[in-house]
Amino acid sequence: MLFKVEMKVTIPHDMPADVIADIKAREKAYAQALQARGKWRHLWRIAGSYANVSIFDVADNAELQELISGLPLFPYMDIGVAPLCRHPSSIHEDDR
Ligand SMILES: O=C(O)CC1=CCC(=O)O1
Repeated sequence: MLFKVEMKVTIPHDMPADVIADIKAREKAYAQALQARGKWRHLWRIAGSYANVSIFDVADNAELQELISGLPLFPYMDIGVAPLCRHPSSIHEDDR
């Protein structure tokens, strides 16, 4: 199942720089591992903001919840999720 996920990050102003750097490093490693597994198909920066739009490919809602809630930045994110299905005009046969 494909989901569009939008993540907007707001880090508290009083968080120490070394803590922020550690969270961001763990976030990057986590995101890249999920991309390598094919779970996180697309990851795009939304230009001009500390936010991304992503496409996840997961078995079900429960797996999406598990993966998203494991993000190190999860406590500092506003997240929006939309389920996707194949568009009848799409030429991409693997979009399902
Ligand atoms: O920078 C972001 O948009 C938050 C984020 C998600 C995966 C990652 O590496 O950073």
